[in-house]
Amino acid sequence: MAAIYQAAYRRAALFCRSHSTYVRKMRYLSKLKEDDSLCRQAQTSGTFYLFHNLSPFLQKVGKKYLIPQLSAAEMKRILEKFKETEQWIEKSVLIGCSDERVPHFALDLGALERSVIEAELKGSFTDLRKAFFVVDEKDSSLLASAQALLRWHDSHQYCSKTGQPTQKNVAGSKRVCHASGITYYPQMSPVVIILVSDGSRCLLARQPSFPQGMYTALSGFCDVGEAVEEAARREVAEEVGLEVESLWYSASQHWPFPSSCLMIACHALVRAQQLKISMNSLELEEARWFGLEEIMEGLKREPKSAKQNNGSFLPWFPPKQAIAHQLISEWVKQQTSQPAQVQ
Ligand SMILES: NC(=O)c1ccc[n+]([C@@H]2O[C@H](COP(=O)([O-])OP(=O)(O)OC[C@H]3O[C@@H](n4cnc5c(N)ncnc54)[C@H](O)[C@@H]3O)[C@@H](O)[C@H]2O)c1
Ligand SMILES: [Mg+2]
Repeated sequence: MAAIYQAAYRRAALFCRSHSTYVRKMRYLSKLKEDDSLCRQAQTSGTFYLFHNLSPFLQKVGKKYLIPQLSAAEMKRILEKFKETEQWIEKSVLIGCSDERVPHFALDLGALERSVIEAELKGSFTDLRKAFFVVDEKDSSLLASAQALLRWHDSHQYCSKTGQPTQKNVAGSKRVCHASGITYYPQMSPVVIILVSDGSRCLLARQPSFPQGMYTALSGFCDVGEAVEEAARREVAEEVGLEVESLWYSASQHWPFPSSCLMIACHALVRAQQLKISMNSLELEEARWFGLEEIMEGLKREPKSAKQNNGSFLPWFPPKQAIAHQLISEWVKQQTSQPAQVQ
């Protein structure tokens, strides 16, 4: 028997030595998603991020907004205050773990009195549209994915085939309808976002719902069955009537507004012969070309300082948390690093 344990110990030690922290974390998380009893046990030593009707809990410390993590013991104390049982913990969803493999969960306490929790924990549940932009950048993506997962569970409580209740696994990585045997997995909608350039200018647009003065790159949901390249070409054609000549991928981002999108960001070059924009006014309010100087000015401008004395607005662009910002910054870099053309 001892020999079996020694062999297992040696295997575990070898595993630990031969894998990076990242690999060990990912393997651990994947195990928690598959093994309900392991995950239930992890809930007793994990930390919890709180939400209330999908608004994350924030604490303001000086000028900074922090997202506190509650220990399992603190969670227990809060729930006891409401005379709620620890069964509540089972409603939580796994959202990651630390390098030391302390698991992190998110839990929505929407059914409990908001003001009581806020007073008890000295903070406030803040709409994600504000929270996302005031917390540290690494925390904003954590909040976005936690909210997306909680939102998905909230809206998938019944099987769309049988109408019967679905049950979540402990980690919250899926829901099952036991009547039909169907397993549902959390979903994101793929969206292409394209920064169109003619080589020396780039094209930005406004939708009527945007804050005044804000322009961003073109975007659109992928149709079913469409490749990213096809979706990008179609959206540019639909929204501004231009044909994409070449397209290259930049990066991607999970975007929580209005609900879980996977933003796939690309740069596109359009044919120099046909630069006349024919805007689709059902979707856009304005679409126009911007030169390098105007883009550089706009990147420096704060939304608050965009309003002019005559009531009009100078252009400003999405903040760095949005992948549109990255596309625009990359375009500037590309323009400024190009060697000057010999006349
Ligand atoms: N992070 C960023 O930098 C950034 C920048 C621009 C847009 N976005 C996001 O991209 C998304 C799509 O942009 P858009 O408005 O230009 O899309 P769009 O041009 O496809 O137009 C939206 C319309 O598409 C239809 N639609 C088709 N599939 C849909 C689906 N799965 N979900 C919702 N509507 C669907 C609806 O009729 C909707 O009104 C928005 O959620 C927006 O917040 C993010
Ligand atoms: Mg669009």
